[in-house]
Amino acid sequence: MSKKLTIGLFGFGVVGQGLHDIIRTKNLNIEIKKIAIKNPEKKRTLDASLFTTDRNEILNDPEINTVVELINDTEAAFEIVSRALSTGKNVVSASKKMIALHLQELLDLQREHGTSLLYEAAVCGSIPIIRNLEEYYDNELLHSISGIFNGSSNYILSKGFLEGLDYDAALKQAQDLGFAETDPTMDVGGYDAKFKLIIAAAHAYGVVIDPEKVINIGIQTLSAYDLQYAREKCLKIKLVPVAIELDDQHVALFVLPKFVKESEFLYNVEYEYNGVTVQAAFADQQFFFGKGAGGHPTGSAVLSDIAALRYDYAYEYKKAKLQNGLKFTNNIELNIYLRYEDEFLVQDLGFIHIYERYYSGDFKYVIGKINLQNLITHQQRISDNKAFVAFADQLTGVSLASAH
Ligand SMILES: NC(=O)C1=CN([C@@H]2O[C@H](COP(=O)(O)OP(=O)(O)OC[C@H]3O[C@@H](n4cnc5c(N)ncnc54)[C@H](OP(=O)(O)O)[C@@H]3O)[C@@H](O)[C@H]2O)C=CC1
Ligand SMILES: N[C@@H](CC=O)C(=O)O
Repeated sequence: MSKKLTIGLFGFGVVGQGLHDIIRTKNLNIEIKKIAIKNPEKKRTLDASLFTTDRNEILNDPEINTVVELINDTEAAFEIVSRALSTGKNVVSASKKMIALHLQELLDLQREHGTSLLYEAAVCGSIPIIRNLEEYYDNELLHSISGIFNGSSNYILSKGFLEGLDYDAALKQAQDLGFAETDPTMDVGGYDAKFKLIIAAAHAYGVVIDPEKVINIGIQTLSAYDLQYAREKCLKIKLVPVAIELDDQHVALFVLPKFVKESEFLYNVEYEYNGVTVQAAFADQQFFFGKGAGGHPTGSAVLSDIAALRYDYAYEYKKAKLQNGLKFTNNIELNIYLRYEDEFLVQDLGFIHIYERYYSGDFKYVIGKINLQNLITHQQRISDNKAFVAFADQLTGVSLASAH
């Protein structure tokens, strides 16, 4: 028998309203008792008595057994979620940045207080990847997980590549449609994709990684030259987070734009859609596809987590419990494309091998093998120079550096 959930909802923006729309159409044993928001002056579509700006009205209410946290303030989200978990309330959250930044603390709180935190909506919106990594791939060796994890940046890339819309206009549309983060640098800079990757890696590999240690290079410096290069080679450019197991001791994570071939699943993932490619030892390659942003798609994932709480579902963090000895490393080699102006940048990046070099007027690029650590060291310079970097290979070409 499923238990009745009495919910305190934090946030009534894109996702909060999306969730409410969905719940309204269902006859579930669920009651939203109170909704906490920030701005009491905003016009709401529901009765004013349902709203509060005082979080304690929810957190101190013994009748509320479930907190659903859908706000756009990372610090406040962590305070709310940790207080709820510590006081016997189960939580559903979509705040990927908050979860990625505080993952170990959130794991400890759940263990200490016997409460459950579910966050399917935080990773790739409507795609049920976390529960699949946790349950379905429980006993599988996963060589890699990669994909398109950010709807806004993919929307901008699709609008540019397929429709010729300029970057700023496409970003404005992604914001108006409710896809983008409050600070859109999170989307276009690859931070949002990185936070999602870190959460996914905890379930796929049992590793909890500090986001500061993982490189993220975004699409802000993409130019017409890079698009021209992609078109000439029949490729598309996508922002792709990668988690890859290199041997039985090492796992690497990175977020880079990637040249994608027509034969890859990600080639046809457009606009706000996301895609996750799982490369498993026995199941081989599998692909998940669905909307990664927007109120209703994300709300549907939140509702699935709420429904799971009616049966007391909690992540077991099965791979973390295995203590498989996997360690995170940036000491890997991979092939990149670098469009640049400054010759010294190429020199200082210390390419191990250059396969291709091109100069024509203002357009200069190299394709070659590099140690990821060198890319990290020079990341700020790459950005200051408005150079563009993309992963220019398949995952099978990524390897541990010879001396690690
Ligand atoms: N938009 C999307 O497609 C997706 C978003 N997410 C994540 O879901 C979360 C919510 O996103 P989204 O709905 O787009 O954001 P919005 O900006 O649309 O809404 C944010 C809501 O949070 C409320 N809020 C902010 N701070 C507080 C606070 N301290 N206490 C109570 N309420 C507060 C705001 O109140 P007020 O209404 O008064 O301003 C608003 O209702 C974010 O973490 C986001 O990263 C995850 C997947 C997809
Ligand atoms: N800003 C995010 C929203 C969903 O996570 C995105 O664009 O994917």
